[in-house]
Amino acid sequence: QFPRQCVTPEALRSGTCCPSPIGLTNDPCGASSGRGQCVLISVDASPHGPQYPHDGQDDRELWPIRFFNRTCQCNNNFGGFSCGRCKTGWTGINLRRNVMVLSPEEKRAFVDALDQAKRTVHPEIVITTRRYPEIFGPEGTTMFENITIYNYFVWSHYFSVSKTFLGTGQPSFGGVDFSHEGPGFLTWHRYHLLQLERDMQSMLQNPSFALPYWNFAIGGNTCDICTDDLMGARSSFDMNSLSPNSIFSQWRVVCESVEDYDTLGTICNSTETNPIRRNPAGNVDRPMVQRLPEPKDVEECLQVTTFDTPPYYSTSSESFRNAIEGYSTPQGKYDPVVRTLHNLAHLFLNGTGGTTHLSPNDPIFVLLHTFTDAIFDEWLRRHAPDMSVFPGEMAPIGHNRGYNMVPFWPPVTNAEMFLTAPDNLGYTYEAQWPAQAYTLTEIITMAIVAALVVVAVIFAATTCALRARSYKMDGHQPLLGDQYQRYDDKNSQSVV
Ligand SMILES: O=C(O)c1cc2cc(O)c(O)cc2[nH]1
Ligand SMILES: [Cu+2]
Repeated sequence: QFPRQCVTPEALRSGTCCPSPIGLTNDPCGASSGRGQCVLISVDASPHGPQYPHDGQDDRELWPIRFFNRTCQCNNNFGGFSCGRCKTGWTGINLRRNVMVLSPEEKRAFVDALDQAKRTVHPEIVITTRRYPEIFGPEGTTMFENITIYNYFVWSHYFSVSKTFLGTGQPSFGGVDFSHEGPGFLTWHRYHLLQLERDMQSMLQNPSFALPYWNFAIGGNTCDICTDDLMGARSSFDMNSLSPNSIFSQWRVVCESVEDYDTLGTICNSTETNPIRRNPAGNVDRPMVQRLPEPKDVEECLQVTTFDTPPYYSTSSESFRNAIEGYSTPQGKYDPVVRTLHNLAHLFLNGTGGTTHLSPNDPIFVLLHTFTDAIFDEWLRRHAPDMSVFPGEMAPIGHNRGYNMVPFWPPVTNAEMFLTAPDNLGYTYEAQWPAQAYTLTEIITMAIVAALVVVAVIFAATTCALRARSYKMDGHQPLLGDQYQRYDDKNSQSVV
C-alpha cells in the first residue's frame, strides 16, 4: 500500500509521500530533472450510495487522504510513486495468453515465477497492520510490515473487502466492499492484476512477462487447470487439499484470522498459516455451484449493452458489470439465487478460492481474474463506451468513477482503468470470442436482401431463356466468329 520511504513518523505526520527516484537523493519525484512534482492529492467527494451509513469511521474513506494528502505527479511518460519508472503502457504491449496453450516450459516458468513471488519480499511496498488511530507505535516506530510480492496481492484484496471496525465490543459493519458488488469491480481487479504483473516483471527482470488466463467458461464439473504442471491436482489423500507434487501444496495462506481482525480492530498481517484448500465441484450442499459457466454465458453477457445500472450494486439488472461479476443471469436479469460467470468460477473452487477475504491465496485467482478482465476488455472494444456511462455518484462507497481505488498507491481512479487495454494499458489478450449472434433487425435485413437477390436471379434466368428461345425460333445460324472461336479453343496451342 505505501512505499517504505513514506512510513516514517515524519512522513506520516506531514501527510507527504513524495520519495526520490532510486539513485537520486533529496530530489522528491525527480523534480530537479523534470520527472514530476509533489502535489496535493485531489479526492473525489461525490456522494456514495446508501449501503454505507458510517461516514467518518473508516480509514478507506476518501482514499488515501487519511494517510497522505501529497503524492508525486509525474510528467510526460514517467510513472510510479517517485516518477522513477515508465507510465503504464509505455514499455511495450504484453500478450496475455490462454494458460492451456502454453508449452510445458512456459507452464513451468509461470508456476516458478508465482512461487518466487510468494517468497520474495516486496522491494518497495510495506503494509499497515493497524487502523490509522493506532499507527504510531512506541519510540518513533510505526505499525507497518514487510510482505512478499504475492502476499501483498492477497493483502490488498483482503484490505479492500474487510469490514468497518466500529469500536471494541461492537460488531463490525460488513455491508461495505471497495472492490466487489459495484461498477468498480472490473476496474479494481484490473489494476490489482496490473500491479502484480508489474511487480513480477521487476522481480524477473523481464518487462515482457505477462500473466496468462484461464477460460473458465467450459461447462462441466472438471477443473482443467488443476493439474500438477499448472495450479495443482487434487491430493489423493484429502479431497480438500492439493497434491504434494504441486509446489502450491507448500503455500501457506495469509489473512485467515478474520474473526480476530474484526473483533480486535486489527488488520491482516504477513503471517502465513494453513495450506490452500480446494475441492472443485465438491460443494454437495449447493448443486448450482458444482458446474463451471458455459461458453454461451460469456457471449450473452457481452451483449448486455449497459455498463451498469442503478443502484450500481449486486442487485442491478440489465448491467454488464453485474452479469460478468455473476450476481445476475448472463443476460442481465437479477435473481438473488443465481451465481454465474466470475462468482460461479470462485464458488466452484469450493475452498480458499471461494472465500472473499482469502480468495487470492489460491493462485487460480490470478487466472480466473485475467479471464474476467479479458471479457471486460472485449466488452469495451465492442461497445466503445463513453466515460460518462461509469457512474460518477451514488455507486457504493469506493465505486464512483473518480474514487481512488483502495488501497493502491500512488492514487489511481476507477476511470483510469475504464479504457481499452491494448491502446492504453500496455497489454492485450490472445483470445477468440464466440461469434456475435445477429440481432432481429440484422436477420430481417439479411432476409430481405437474400429475397431480392433470388428474385433478380430468377428474373435474369427467365429473360435469358426466353431470348434464347426466340433466337432459335427465328432460325439464326451461328456466326462466323463463333466457329473460329470453337476451332481456337480446341487447338489453343496453334493460336499465335
Ligand atoms: O458468493 C459469491 O457470489 C462469491 C464468493 C466469492 C469469493 C470471492 O473471492 C470473490 O472474489 C467473489 C465471490 N463471490
Ligand atoms: Cu474474484
